[in-house]
Amino acid sequence: MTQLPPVKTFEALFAELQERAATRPAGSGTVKALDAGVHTQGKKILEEAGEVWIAAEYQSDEELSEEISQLLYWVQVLMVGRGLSLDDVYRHL
Ligand SMILES: N=c1c2ncn([C@@H]3O[C@H](COP(=O)(O)OP(=O)(O)OP(=O)(O)O)[C@@H](O)[C@H]3O)c2ncn1[C@@H]1O[C@H](COP(=O)(O)O)[C@@H](O)[C@H]1O
Repeated sequence: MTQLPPVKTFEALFAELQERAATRPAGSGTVKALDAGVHTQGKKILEEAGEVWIAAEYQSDEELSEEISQLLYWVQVLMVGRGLSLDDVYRHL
């Protein structure tokens, strides 16, 4: 029987990115993204948001889901870079 990989939640990814920021392992794309700064992160968020929009208009559910995951990743990178916690955001929901 094929085993599905464990699903990574929003919270688990955030914890992973915080850990990357704290330990700065070599080869981490997140460390590079954090070092690139808020201007680069903000542009990436806009780019990914545009890709989400296009995918929602013209692409499959699978492609849309992938674009959404990338948007969530970059929003998390920006949050970690600014030192925000999940609760800082959740209290506005
Ligand atoms: N979930 C993500 C994730 N989503 C998006 N990205 C990065 O965001 C960028 C997406 O940009 P692009 O849209 O340009 O993607 P692309 O690969 O160029 O392909 P296209 O979309 O252009 O087709 C790529 O550089 C991806 O590496 C991510 N990078 C890392 N993660 C996860 O973050 C965690 C930490 O990763 P590391 O810091 O690399 O160890 C791990 O669990 C990773 O799986």
